[in-house]
Amino acid sequence: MAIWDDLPKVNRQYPAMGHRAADGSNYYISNQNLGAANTPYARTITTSHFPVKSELPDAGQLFDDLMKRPDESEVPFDGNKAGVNMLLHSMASVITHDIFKTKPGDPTINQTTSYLDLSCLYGPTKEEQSQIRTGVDGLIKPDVFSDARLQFQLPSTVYLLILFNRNHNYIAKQLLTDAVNVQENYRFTHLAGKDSPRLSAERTDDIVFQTARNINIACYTNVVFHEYLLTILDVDVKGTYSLAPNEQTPKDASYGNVVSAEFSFIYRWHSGISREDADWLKSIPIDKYLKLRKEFSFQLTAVENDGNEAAIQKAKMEHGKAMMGLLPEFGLSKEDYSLGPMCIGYHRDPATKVYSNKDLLQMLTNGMERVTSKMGARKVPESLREIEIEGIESARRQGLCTLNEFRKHFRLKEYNSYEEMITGPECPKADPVVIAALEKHYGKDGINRVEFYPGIVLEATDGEGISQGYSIIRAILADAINLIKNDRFLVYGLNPHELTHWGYNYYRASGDERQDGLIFKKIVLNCFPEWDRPELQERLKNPFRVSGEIHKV
Ligand code: HEM
Ligand SMILES: [Ca+2]
Repeated sequence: MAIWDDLPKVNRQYPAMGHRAADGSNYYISNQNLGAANTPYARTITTSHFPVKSELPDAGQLFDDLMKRPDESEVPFDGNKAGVNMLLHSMASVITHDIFKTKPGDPTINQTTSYLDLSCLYGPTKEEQSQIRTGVDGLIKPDVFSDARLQFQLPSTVYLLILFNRNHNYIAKQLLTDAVNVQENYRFTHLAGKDSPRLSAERTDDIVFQTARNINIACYTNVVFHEYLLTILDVDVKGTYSLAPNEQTPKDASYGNVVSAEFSFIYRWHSGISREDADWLKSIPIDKYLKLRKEFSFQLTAVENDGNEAAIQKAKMEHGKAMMGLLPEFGLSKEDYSLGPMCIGYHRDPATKVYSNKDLLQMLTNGMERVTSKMGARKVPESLREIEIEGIESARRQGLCTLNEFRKHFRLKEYNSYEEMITGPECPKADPVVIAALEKHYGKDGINRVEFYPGIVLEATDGEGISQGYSIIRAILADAINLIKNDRFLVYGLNPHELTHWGYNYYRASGDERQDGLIFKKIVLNCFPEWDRPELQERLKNPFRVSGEIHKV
């Protein structure tokens, strides 16, 4: 053991930098911009295949022939065999909106942080973060979340954001209790002032906010690396196996992270949308929302480039007006808009501005009891046509690789034929309709021309756990590991100093709790104590599968 190796080449822990910057700019000390919001996506794979536009299939036709879920009269709905539910997909949606926010006018730019830091809840810039804070005792505004895109997602996704909002405020209140204050030598308080100098109210607000945020993110990542990933992999969540950062996590690799463009496609799981949610999508004009959002982004970019503040304000006002005009088509009103971030199908109480716990339970239950669709070719609800066309074209604009180039990078066997690509454990026989469509769009022997996107969505699924194509599963795991090992707050920051003794115990479901059903249940029942009934206690031990399937694992 060489004494030369005792100290790391670049110091990576600084007590003065124990809190995450809002925009993710202080993770890697030697390059502070790495992974910050509003910086370019990385690209993982270089392609040697760059066809001219006229050689590429029309994106709309690709969608119609290969991605669109047929009507049930033609092909009956086929649910996920392991009973994976929409709450898991909602969690995936929170994760993806935490790390990807592609700028509509320029898909090379990521408007959010490349770290699992709940930036969709807290806001990816200092200004956006200040909008959700109350400025008092580290609390955030009740039931508020930062990322406007999530208002147009599933109610179970909104539920998860509100859960982590309430968890933040629960934690912040705990940090100011006498018991925690005594244990922490009054490091947060301006109230008692015992042995330490009195802190200003502003300082207390900030230090409680930042510490509560660290603990809340630790809870969230614990759900991600435990219940969520284990359900995806079809491992029993009640076991002790976990990918969560722990003593064994490599300690020498936290150089910061930049998510790559490819991964924003890996995670477009629109084909898994349940039968009930696909029906629901038919009742809302999601394509009109996308159009407005795109137009606004183009306008804003143009006026921001001119630096004309009056024009910027005008563009924002006009966008607000246009959105307001669209709300009735989503069953929402001006009043809903004025009360806080919206959720389609639900309304805040005008007096308290929060959602009722009854409604929140409904949002959660719907997520838990709706089984996801089998994935693979021809599974995306037609309502998302425009969104998928935009996706295919955006992948092309960024020069992303082919499906086989992607597989080669991840040391997976390259496909020799379309048959091989769409046959697997869950799909033993290649669907001739899909083969014909692939031949139509990419040519008779065109397997090496199949684009990475939509290629990954069309692959045969493996029939286990979430049951995705193997390329997707392989890449999700690589991504999860990357998100842990390149985040110094996860590798070094989950300790009783950064999180407090109380927070350190709270974020971990340890010992019996780990055996018994874990951090998700613990958070939900802390935030919604009136739900602490035997049947829900039992149900929450396995939150990411529908009830009927829980005991089969
Ligand atoms: C009914 C449910 C859903 C709706 C209505 C929906 C709608 C949309 C829309 C409108 C976009 C375009 C993004 C934009 O605003 O610029 C989008 C993109 C995306 N969606 Fe979905 N989606 C749904 C479910 C999901 C789920 C379950 C996932 C799971 C992981 C997901 C992952 C993504 C990703 C990764 C993107 C690209 C985001 C980016 O690059 O910024 N979506 N979706
Ligand atoms: Ca983030």
